[in-house]
Amino acid sequence: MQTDLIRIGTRGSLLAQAQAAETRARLMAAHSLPEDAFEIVVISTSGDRIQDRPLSEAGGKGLFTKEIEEALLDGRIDLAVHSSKDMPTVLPEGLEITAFLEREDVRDAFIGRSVEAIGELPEGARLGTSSLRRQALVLRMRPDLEVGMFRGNVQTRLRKLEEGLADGTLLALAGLKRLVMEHVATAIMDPEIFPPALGQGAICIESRSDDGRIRSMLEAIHHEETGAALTCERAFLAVLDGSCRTPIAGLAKVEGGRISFSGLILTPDGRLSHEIGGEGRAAEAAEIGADAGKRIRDKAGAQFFDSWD
Ligand SMILES: NCc1[nH]cc(CCC(=O)O)c1CC(=O)O
Repeated sequence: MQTDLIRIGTRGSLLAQAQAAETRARLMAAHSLPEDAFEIVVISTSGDRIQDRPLSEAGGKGLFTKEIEEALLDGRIDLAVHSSKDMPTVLPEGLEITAFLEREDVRDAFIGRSVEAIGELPEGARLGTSSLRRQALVLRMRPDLEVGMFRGNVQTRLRKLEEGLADGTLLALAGLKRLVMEHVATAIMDPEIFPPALGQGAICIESRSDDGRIRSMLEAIHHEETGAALTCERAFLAVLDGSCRTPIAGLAKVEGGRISFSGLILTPDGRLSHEIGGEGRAAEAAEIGADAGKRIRDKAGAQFFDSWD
């Protein structure tokens, strides 16, 4: 049978390309298709080009997805592979997240230049990260550390660390694993103390809402539990969004049709924080996440979100 070429859009980083290749491999296996039924189309995004300031200052999350979404809407690609963590909560009209692949390890990894763990860093040592969440969580543990901006893809950040621009950095273990580089991690952070970003470790696939052919292909590789967890996490984030300068962490766990969610917001200096929990049936993932978002927003009060603007 003749099939039309399926064009997969991705960013150009090695991690993004590994995620696109993984998606292609799953589609090949699920539908007995050869590799040449697919074309991987690399798209450069503003998030990849802007390297001189934190993304929270440059306009936030949509920076990694905008150009890819334009390509989807123009019909230059048929599906887009993203890190869920980088996906805005509101998608452009006509696009939707059609599938989530099974989630990888959700934890953060610490990579120390001359020590193994954050606790061993000397007083005043430099931790390189441009993630507000990692900054706040690190300062909560070690207020003496100096947190400095560290942009770029995984390879760039590891090179900066080697060059001595920082004494340690934090990266998602999922990304390191997908790059077969988990050996660079010198410690793995405990998610109870150092919760991940919402969406961390989960690949999502976006397509056009009116493209039934792609939707039915993607159904075969969608992972239910990951989908429920991410629906909950994204609903939580959607309530709190607006301020992409608020450090937010959280994780939904799905087991036996039940979800348990825990969320955390902090001030960037890590001194103040609020926690929230939520539980219920996996079928109510969105309600559980949104409800937890509203409760933590009420608990923190409006001034929590503008206290550092
Ligand atoms: N913003 C960059 C980004 N987006 C997703 C990942 C890691 C992979 C994942 O969480 O699925 C990373 C790099 C990092 O945080 O180390």
